[in-house]
Amino acid sequence: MEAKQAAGTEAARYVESGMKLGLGTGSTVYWTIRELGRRVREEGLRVEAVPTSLETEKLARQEGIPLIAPREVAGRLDLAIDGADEVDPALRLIKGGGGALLREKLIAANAERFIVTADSSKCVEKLGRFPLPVEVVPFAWEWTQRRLELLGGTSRLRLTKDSGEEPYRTDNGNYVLDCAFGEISDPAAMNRSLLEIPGVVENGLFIGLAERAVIGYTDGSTKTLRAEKL
Ligand SMILES: O=C(CO)[C@H](O)[C@H](O)COP(=O)(O)O
Repeated sequence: MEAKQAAGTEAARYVESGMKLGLGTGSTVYWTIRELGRRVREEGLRVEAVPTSLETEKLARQEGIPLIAPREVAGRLDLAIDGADEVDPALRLIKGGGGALLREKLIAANAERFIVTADSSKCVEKLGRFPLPVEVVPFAWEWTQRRLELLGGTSRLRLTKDSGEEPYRTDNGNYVLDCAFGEISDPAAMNRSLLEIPGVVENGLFIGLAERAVIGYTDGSTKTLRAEKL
């Protein structure tokens, strides 16, 4: 079994009937959604879910998982499950490789519990090898880029995979700048600095959100990690 499949499937075990869920985006949580679909169809699991992207919405519909709009959720979601591009020992994350960071962060921050699921290649001692995705408004994005780079890195406007020339647009109609800052020594400070820049909508640093990480290995085994205090 592939590591992503092992991790994503294992993470689905935290889902119980009656829960309102946040469903993440990507090729690991894909397996969580597939497993939840199976349980809905075969075991009568009753859940309602808010998807973090149009891609996940489509998959959840195919799997027969009932969807709800955020406004229909009184209070917080019970549980959100999502993938990550990097996970450090304190379970701080870099996310947004798939471009869904804004909805992903909104959903993780509005869930009682947030579980991250990833293959072991995503585990790092320090965040920053993976370029940090920053969602910016298209208007004057070059100005925003300049301000971002003053924080000490370089950045690239993400382009569509198809044409390779058109700027990629998120589900919210924004652009993404992938920022190489190198090792991020203080992720919380970096998060604050990024959010202070006009034009920045959100960034892919998820701090203090994940309560546990379900990590998958190539032999099909999984490990569940709790955040280490750093
Ligand atoms: O943040 C994300 C999408 O915006 C994904 O969760 C992240 O990119 C991990 O993806 P995958 O599970 O395909 O490796």
